[in-house]
Amino acid sequence: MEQVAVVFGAQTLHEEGIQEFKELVAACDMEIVQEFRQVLRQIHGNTWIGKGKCAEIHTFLQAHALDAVLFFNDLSPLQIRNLEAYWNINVMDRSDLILEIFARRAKSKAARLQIENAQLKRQRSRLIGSKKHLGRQSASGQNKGLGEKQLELDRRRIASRIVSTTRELKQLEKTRMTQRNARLQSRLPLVSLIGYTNAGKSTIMNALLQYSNSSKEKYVYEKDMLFATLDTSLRRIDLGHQSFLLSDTVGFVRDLPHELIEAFHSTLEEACYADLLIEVIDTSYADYEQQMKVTSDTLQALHIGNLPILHVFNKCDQTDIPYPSMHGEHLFISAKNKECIEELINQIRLRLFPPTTMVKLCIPYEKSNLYGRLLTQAQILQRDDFEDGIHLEVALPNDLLETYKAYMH
Ligand SMILES: Nc1nc2c(ncn2[C@@H]2O[C@H](COP(=O)(O)OP(=O)(O)OP(=O)(O)O)[C@@H](O)[C@H]2O)c(=O)[nH]1
Ligand SMILES: [Mg+2]
Repeated sequence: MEQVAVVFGAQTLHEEGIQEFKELVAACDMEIVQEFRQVLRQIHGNTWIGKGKCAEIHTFLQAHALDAVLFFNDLSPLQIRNLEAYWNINVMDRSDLILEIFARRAKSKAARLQIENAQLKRQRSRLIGSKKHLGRQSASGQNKGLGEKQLELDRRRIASRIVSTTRELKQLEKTRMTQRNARLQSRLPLVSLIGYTNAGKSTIMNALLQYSNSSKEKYVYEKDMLFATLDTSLRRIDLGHQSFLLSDTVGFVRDLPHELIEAFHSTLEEACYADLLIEVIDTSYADYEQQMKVTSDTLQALHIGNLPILHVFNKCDQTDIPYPSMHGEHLFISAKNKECIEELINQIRLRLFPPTTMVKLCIPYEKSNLYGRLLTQAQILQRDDFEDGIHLEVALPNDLLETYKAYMH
């Protein structure tokens, strides 16, 4: 496990933000050996923190062999270069840390390429203006700079790898489009789980899978850790004669690196095609309203603004709020409670499936085009062919009852 020091330097330091940063460090499998804090009256252009604090950290680093120094905030390429030159150690900022979590843990080919592409673009921006050497080594141990020649080689390597990862991602995008079209043709409605990281999205997906008696292999990974989910999973949920698709994806966090939003755009964009978004909120978290703001800002950045959305306030078992309960478009639940999952299913049903009535129809053979139309409009539960026509048992949307009245028997 890598040993690191963390630096919290800002004009105001909130304990909750600090705690979240420590959880990000833990999610990256790093151990915090020492913390430095400085409330800044002003940001120092060259080093972010003040001279005295830089010297204090320098002294500490000389006495302890650490792998990196992590900054709570984002830094400019110049600040990173200056600090690394002074301390002679890797310096990572908040965006580096988030990218590193993703780089270490993403599994699908698309996610790995998206991350690599984002990291390369970041490395490229660090090289711009760098005169001497790359000077920075990623925590995974690559890219040790060796001088001017090395810098030029690094520039070329990064540029060509950006081109090839972008090309591969375009190819994957095409495959995804084909899959998306096939899904659209299947006419199954799509529900997307979204929300802040660790809110309980994957737990809810598993509870819905359990409710629909899916096999355990279909379950997704859930864990009390930031960014437990880094890939998108799509599952079919069967509810008697009605079914829908459910997607679980990467959670959001405040100040998500813009390279990452850009890189994950196509993955997260899947949510644009949803018939319903379920925003999961960790109600037990004191500042959950701030997390909801981050979610809505991220949706805006992804241009997903106007889809129907059901707000699911999860983890009510950790609060005084009664559950399950519904207030407007806000559903209060605990993903660990069966009654809550039934209520969630009810709410999804109401939004996805128009009310239907069970009817028996007899469609004469000369009207077989009507049968074709019914296939797309209603759920056919039984078909028997008799002499006078096709006998059907159908869950017919109520607004079509009048149209098929003449064929009921
Ligand atoms: N007490 C309580 N814990 C819950 C509830 N729902 C989820 N959890 C826990 O919260 C933690 C995070 O759950 P996940 O389902 O992995 O959260 P997620 O939103 O998928 O998180 P990411 O994939 O990291 O974005 C796990 O330890 C769950 O067991 C709940 O209703 N009550
Ligand atoms: Mg998850």
